[in-house]
Amino acid sequence: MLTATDDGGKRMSERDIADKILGLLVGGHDTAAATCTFIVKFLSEFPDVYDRVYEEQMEIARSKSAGEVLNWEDIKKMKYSWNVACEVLRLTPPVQGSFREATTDFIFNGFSIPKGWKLYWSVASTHQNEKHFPKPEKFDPSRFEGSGPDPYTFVPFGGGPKMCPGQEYARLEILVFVHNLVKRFKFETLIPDEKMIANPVAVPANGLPVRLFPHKA
Ligand code: HEM
Repeated sequence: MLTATDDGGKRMSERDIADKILGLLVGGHDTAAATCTFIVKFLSEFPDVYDRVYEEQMEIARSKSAGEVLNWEDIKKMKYSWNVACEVLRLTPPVQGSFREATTDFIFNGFSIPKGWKLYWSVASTHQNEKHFPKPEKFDPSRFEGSGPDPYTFVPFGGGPKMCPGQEYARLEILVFVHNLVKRFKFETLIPDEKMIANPVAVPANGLPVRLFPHKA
């Protein structure tokens, strides 16, 4: 960023660079961290889901020799664990939505939207659409089996040309986290119905303290 220039040879200002680094830190770190936190919460609340994730991860763990790290083939086998992560992202999306500018006049649901208007698209309410997610309040990772939800109904990473460029990296870090956590521990949350706050992504107010139960060797 220090050396990059635009087409006219102009460098970015320090303020611009600071803005982009902050965006990357919040966008790249807090989002995935919040997802991992909520995975812990849901897995402790749904022991049957935890057991299936555990089985999937242990099958992969057992196929590795001592000290061998995960590879891309292992990540591709974590299908159920990713369905669980997607259902967590559906119910507790870290990014609540974003803005778009109408590039042309159009009519949506009977509302006339003039060119140039700023529009807010909401992740959370899109994920609560009963037509696409029956009983939307229910935690049900099986929604993501087979071909999964229809296009643009599940949008934790946004959609279209401005979609999150870190999506695949996020999948990698979330699944590596799940693998290393569940193969060592079962866990339970310590504060029932812990309050959620926006910081700016949604997180448990007390940091989701948990009790860890190491698996017997
Ligand atoms: C669970 C994790 C993540 C979630 C839920 C998430 C979600 C999002 C969403 C909703 C957007 C806006 C997309 C749009 O406007 O259509 C976005 C943009 C972005 N994300 Fe992520 N993100 C995650 C992880 C990451 C990671 C790990 C990185 C980088 C390492 C990253 C970098 C970015 C950047 C740079 C943008 C702006 C893209 C642009 O404006 O062209 N994100 N993300």
